[in-house]
Amino acid sequence: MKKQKILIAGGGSTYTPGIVAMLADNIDRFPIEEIKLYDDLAERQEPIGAACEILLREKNSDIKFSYTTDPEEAFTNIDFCMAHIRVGLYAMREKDEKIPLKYGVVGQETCGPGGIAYGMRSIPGVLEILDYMEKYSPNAWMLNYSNPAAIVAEATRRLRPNSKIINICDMPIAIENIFADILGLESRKELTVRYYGLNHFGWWTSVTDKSGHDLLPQLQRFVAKDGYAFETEDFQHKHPSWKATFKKAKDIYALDPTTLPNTYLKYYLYPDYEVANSNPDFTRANEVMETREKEVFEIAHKIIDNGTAEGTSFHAGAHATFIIDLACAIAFNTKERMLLIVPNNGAIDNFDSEAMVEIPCLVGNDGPEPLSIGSIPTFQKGLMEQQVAVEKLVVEAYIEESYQKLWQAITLSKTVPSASVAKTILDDLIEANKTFWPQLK
Ligand SMILES: NC(=O)c1ccc[n+]([C@@H]2O[C@H](COP(=O)([O-])OP(=O)(O)OC[C@H]3O[C@@H](n4cnc5c(N)ncnc54)[C@H](O)[C@@H]3O)[C@@H](O)[C@H]2O)c1
Ligand SMILES: O=P(O)(O)OC[C@H]1O[C@H](O[C@H]2[C@H](O)[C@@H](O)[C@@H](O)O[C@@H]2CO)[C@H](O)[C@@H](O)[C@@H]1O
Ligand SMILES: [Mn+2]
Repeated sequence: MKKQKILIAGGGSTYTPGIVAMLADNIDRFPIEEIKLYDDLAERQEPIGAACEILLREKNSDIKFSYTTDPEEAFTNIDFCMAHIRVGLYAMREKDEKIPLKYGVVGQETCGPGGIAYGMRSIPGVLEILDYMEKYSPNAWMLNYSNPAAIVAEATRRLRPNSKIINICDMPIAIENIFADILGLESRKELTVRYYGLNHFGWWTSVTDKSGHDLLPQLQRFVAKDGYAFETEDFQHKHPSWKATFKKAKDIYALDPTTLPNTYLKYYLYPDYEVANSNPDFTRANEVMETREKEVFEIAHKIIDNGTAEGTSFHAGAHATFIIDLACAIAFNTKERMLLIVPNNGAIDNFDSEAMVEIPCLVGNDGPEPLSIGSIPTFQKGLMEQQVAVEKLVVEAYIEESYQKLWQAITLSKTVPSASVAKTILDDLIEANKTFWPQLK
């Protein structure tokens, strides 16, 4: 098996050490020659890079490792770029969440006006790293987690239609891990699922075991009572906000008891509840800064101070496994069935061919081969048409530098009650994002 050369873009991300650790632990199935980190902010990346260097030396000294802020050094001679950048860092996420909440509207990282604001920042950031990759390693693949994945995916479909980029999300994976827990199975990999939707906006229509036994009814009985609130206490989902999210799946499910929902639908279906249960002075960005960000950087500094990673451990869960599975499928043509964000292109036959949808695909050397979904019901189709229009309008607004289209996008979001509220929020977001967004005309 050919040894792979990996670049992690957004080297200073809280998720980087988990992916590095997981890569080192998976060399039997995914052999590695080199791991590099790239970030545009040296001081953010420095402690993560220095800690990963020590960790990797102790785990597997054969893997070459470096970190840099120089694009040419980073992007030259790589097979995969695993990307997870956050343009504007948590400081801007906090504004994305708090500005809409000031006006009684959902304040969320990827949904509603906050997600739209983040999309306008992410588009140029992701295009920049994609262009670096194509310039310095034209045969490489970008596996992109950078959010908001729906808007980023639409932007790359429009602006870089021939690029080797696959946009991905780990939310369905995290929920399928809960399915496995509910069913008493060892792993979500014992399940075969059918799922369709947009990113952070989808439904499972089938969950079976490998012999084809229908497991959906058992899961539905659980979800009707408890949502996805299984007693998981993992790194991420121990926080109160995630626990509340998993419980709320019960109410999302009630709207369509024939399927199982993605948790993110709560922001569109119960926005009033979400706002009433949010603290406008302390949002998820604050919770993350006080927990995951603090913990990851404390571990990094401890490793550096001790000169060893012994006695420490970075969290490396489903997020890291999923991106490595995807790289494996492409590098070694495994044809693994995975949920990916891809052009619809007829897969959902009664839905816009040019929409980016999240559906099962078989993945091999040439990338994803989407599976056919057939027709979807009126409820889901109506919701998805509205949401995909929002995502397309954001990308058009970015391309045309259009105030009008961004106002339309925010107005059309199901999380926003009126055009006047949309305009007030937009004007605040423009002020907050003036160093990131194009100047809107
Ligand atoms: N798709 C998914 O399901 C999924 C899951 C988890 C995380 N994410 C996304 O992964 C990203 C990272 O999340 P995090 O919480 O670790 O954020 P973080 O702020 O800890 O890390 C992001 C890093 O990106 C760097 N960065 C920003 N702009 C850059 C650019 N133009 N070029 C290079 N580097 C740049 C920052 O300096 C920072 O070090 C976010 O976009 C988050 O939403 C997505
Ligand atoms: O609020 P955050 O920053 O903790 O998480 C927001 C992300 O939530 C989903 O992702 C993952 C998470 O990143 C991962 O660590 C895993 O363990 O669980 C989560 C799923 O619950 C979502 O898919 C991402 O798009 C968000 O950025
Ligand atoms: Mn996601």
